[in-house]
Order: sequence, then structure tokens, then C-alpha cells
Amino acid sequence: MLKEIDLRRPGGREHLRGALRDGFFLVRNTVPETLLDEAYAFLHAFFALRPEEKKACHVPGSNGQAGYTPPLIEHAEKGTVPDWKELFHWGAPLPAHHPLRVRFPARYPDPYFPDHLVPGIGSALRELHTRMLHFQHDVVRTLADALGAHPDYFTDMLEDGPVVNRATWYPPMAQAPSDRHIWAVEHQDFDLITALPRATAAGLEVLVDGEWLAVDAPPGHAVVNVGMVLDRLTNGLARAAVHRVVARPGQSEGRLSIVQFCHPAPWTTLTPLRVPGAQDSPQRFATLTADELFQRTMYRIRRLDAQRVGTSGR
Ligand SMILES: O=C(O)CCC(=O)C(=O)O
Ligand SMILES: [Fe+2]
Repeated sequence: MLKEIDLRRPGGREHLRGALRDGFFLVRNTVPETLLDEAYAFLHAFFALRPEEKKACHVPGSNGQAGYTPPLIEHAEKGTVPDWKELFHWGAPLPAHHPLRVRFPARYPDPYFPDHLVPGIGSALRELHTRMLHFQHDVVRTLADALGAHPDYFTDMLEDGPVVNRATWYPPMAQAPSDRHIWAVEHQDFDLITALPRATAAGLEVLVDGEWLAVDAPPGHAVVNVGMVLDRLTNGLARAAVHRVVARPGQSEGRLSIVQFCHPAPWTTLTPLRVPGAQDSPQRFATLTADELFQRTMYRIRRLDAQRVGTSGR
């Protein structure tokens, strides 16, 4: 059973630290259900377009962080075949001369919204970005307190950080190229935290004590997932949970999900926190910047644009 956090009455430090140790927990979502339904309707319309129309929405130079990514591109570190899913990413723009954008241009692509194909999609997805980010900031304020940090400790490193919203369409498994393919191979997220509001069908699973546990966010809740950044910052007290997405036996329909990844500003140095009362465990991680960790992970999962040059069919 996942622990539940109500941000209005978050419970004591031990409850919150327990949720962080699990790495996956439920939080009452403050994003309106109607906005989520509206976004899913627009995204269904987008993914139902013809492959050529969708491919024209690819954004080169964004390392797949904006616009459309076709099926069988994203590949988890542990995957022997690519995931059976297609993606649409968006974020919010930074001003052209913002020093973060000048220094890390590939992390700040201008968002691309296919309003000419699906009229109205842009404003719904922009609104969803804002509401979900507000929710995530409330979550990290509560977590900071449980870790003995100032309530603004995490929101400060998230200021102007690249927030990546991802819609994933998992096509029906009957159409998969082989029975070795699954929707999303097990992986850890590499941001600070990720918010996963309810999806349109079952499929999300988290690894707990060596067993896969099915996770479905009930209406009005989001799953929150600890990413590698929070794992490193807490010297492993918070656990970047291993998760995957698989169709259940007999599940014939596809699945659409929306998640939001919160990354610290790339110039943040990920110095481990001194967590009061935490056991004195040996320091586990070297100190990297948020961008160094991001680049290293993207390289390992073969998602840097430079690694795709000359790869046919991609
Ligand atoms: O689709 C989902 O529910 C989870 C997706 C996910 O884990 C990811 O994109 O990193
Ligand atoms: Fe994930």
C-alpha cells in the first residue's frame, strides 16, 4: 500500500520520511479534474492523427524535450528493445536572454503546440503545466520541512528549472512489433520529483521489496515519484523508485498518461543535505551539478540528439 499525503494535514516527519523511503506515494491533487479531462481529450485527438502529421511536430535539437517523439525511440537503460510508446513533450519558455537559456539552450527549447492540427490544445496544455507546477511546489515545500530544510530550499533550486511535461500514448499491445516489447521498461526518473496524475487505464507498477506493485492514482490524487536528484540530495534516504508500465493480461485498449518532471535549474550543485536525525550512512554520491547528472543519464539511455545522428528510422 502506498502512503498518502494530504498537503493540508501532511502528518508527522516519520510519515513523510516513510513516504520518501518508499519513493512512490499518493498526494491529494490540486489540479482540477475537468482540466485533466480536457487535456486528455486534446491529446487523444493529437495521437490519433496520421503518423506523417505527428512526425511534422518533431522539434530538432531539443533532445526529445519538446514536441513529438514517434514510437520505438525511447529506450530505458535496462531495455533490450525500445519502449512501445509515443510521446509529446512541452514546457514553458524562458526569455531569450535568460542566462540559463544562453548557457543550456538544449534544456530550454521553445514549446511547440500543434494548434493547427488540434485547435485549442496549446492553451489547455499551458494551463495544465501551470497548475501541475503549483501542485509540485506545494509538495516539495512539505517534503523540505520533513527533511529539516527551509521550506523554500527545493523551490529555490527549481526556480527557472526546466519543467518537462510528458504525454505518453501506449498503443494497444496487439500492435506491438514483438512480444519482447512492453509499454515502458523499468527505470528511475532523474529529476527531483515527478507528478503522475491518474492515467486513462491501468499499467503503472512500482518495485517494492522485489515485487511489482500495481499503482493506480484514484481520482483526485496524483502519484508522486522521487527522482534521482532527491535521492542524491538525501544520500539515499529518499529512494528513486524503480517503476515500469505494462499492460495487464487481457488489457486490449491503449493507455494515455500525463506526467510532469521537475528538474532543478541546471547550474544547481547537488550538495547532499544534512538531514537531522538521519542515520549516519557513508556518503554515497559524488557532487555533480544538476546538468551533469542530466547529461550523464540522457547519454546512458541514448536520448541525446547527437547519439541519434545517422540512426535510420529514428
Ligand atoms: O505513464 C506512466 O504512468 C509513467 C511514465 C513514466 O514513468 C515516465 O515517463 O518516466
Ligand atoms: Fe518514470
